[in-house]
Amino acid sequence: MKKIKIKAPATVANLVCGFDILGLCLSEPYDVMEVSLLDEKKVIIHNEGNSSLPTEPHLNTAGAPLLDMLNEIDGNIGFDVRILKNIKPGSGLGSSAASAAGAVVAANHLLNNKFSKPDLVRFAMSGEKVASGVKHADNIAPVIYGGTTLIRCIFPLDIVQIPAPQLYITVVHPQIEVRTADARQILRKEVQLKDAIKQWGNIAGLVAGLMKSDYDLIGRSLEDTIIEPLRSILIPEFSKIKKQCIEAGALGGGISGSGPSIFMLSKGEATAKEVEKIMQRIYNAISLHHYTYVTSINTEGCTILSQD
Ligand SMILES: Nc1ncnc2c1ncn2[C@@H]1O[C@H](COP(=O)(O)OP(=O)(O)OP(=O)(O)O)[C@@H](O)[C@H]1O
Ligand SMILES: N[C@@H](CCO)C(=O)O
Repeated sequence: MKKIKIKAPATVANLVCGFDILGLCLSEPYDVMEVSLLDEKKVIIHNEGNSSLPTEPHLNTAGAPLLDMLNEIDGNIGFDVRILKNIKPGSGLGSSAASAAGAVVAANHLLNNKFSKPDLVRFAMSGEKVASGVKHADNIAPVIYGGTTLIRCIFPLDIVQIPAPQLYITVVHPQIEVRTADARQILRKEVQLKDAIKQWGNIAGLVAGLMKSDYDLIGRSLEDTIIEPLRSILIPEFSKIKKQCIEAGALGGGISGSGPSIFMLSKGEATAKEVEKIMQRIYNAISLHHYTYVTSINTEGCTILSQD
């Protein structure tokens, strides 16, 4: 095989209470990436659909992980990467991670699966370092493993797949850009013990709720007393959207990744669509351009579209 085309999906990181440790893979939106083998040790990046992204491999979140991968391979091979970007950078939907994880998954197929999934996460985290200055795997792991993932530790890597019941995810992406690097800058470095205790309870409750298909417990645990109060001020109408969506029957939700997208989880599709209408109504009322998605959990992560 010389060439492969894949879907690299969007993700929701943090899942409200699990800052940097929980993530969920979405069925939509997704980028399309085509990766071809070269007979020279180099990486070439072509951006299709978003010309503002860097083409220098070490500055592109797809390129940096592939350069790391090439450092661990003998011989004269390299990769030519075409990225058709549908997930807007700075959206909070894991745009940087889709490119980073998609690139290494595709390249690994071309190498007959030489590397393990934890190896791929390790390479792909270099992409997140390029995007936000920090290695974190909460968007990367769900793209590589699919479904819902817990990053118990990144050094050394310890990734746990969390089984989850069927859930519908409604996402609204207001057309403002929040760079993860900036959204991390505003966080406090210290956390009060009483807030940490509350957060630990919610993380454990959310994981238990997902594993037991206990929808009420999932809803009660979607609470964040540490990050959300600081970041939500960057997102227009955040509290109004959250309150009205929960009143309409959503289990709960909050900021997707570092924002500005907001996500809500619902048990049924009808509720998820009602939630979408509420999001649209609130942003239309202030004339804020936005995109919405009603989607589901993608249990496969990256999928192959074609290969030859
Ligand atoms: N292939 C790429 N795809 C997306 N962003 C890239 C890529 N290469 C470099 N970048 C840079 O990464 C930054 C976007 O990443 P950032 O983490 O801020 O947004 P995000 O991935 O949409 O958000 P989040 O991680 O909260 O979901 C931008 O500065 C962008 O130029
Ligand atoms: N956990 C990361 C996800 C965004 O990349 C954050 O919230 O900063």
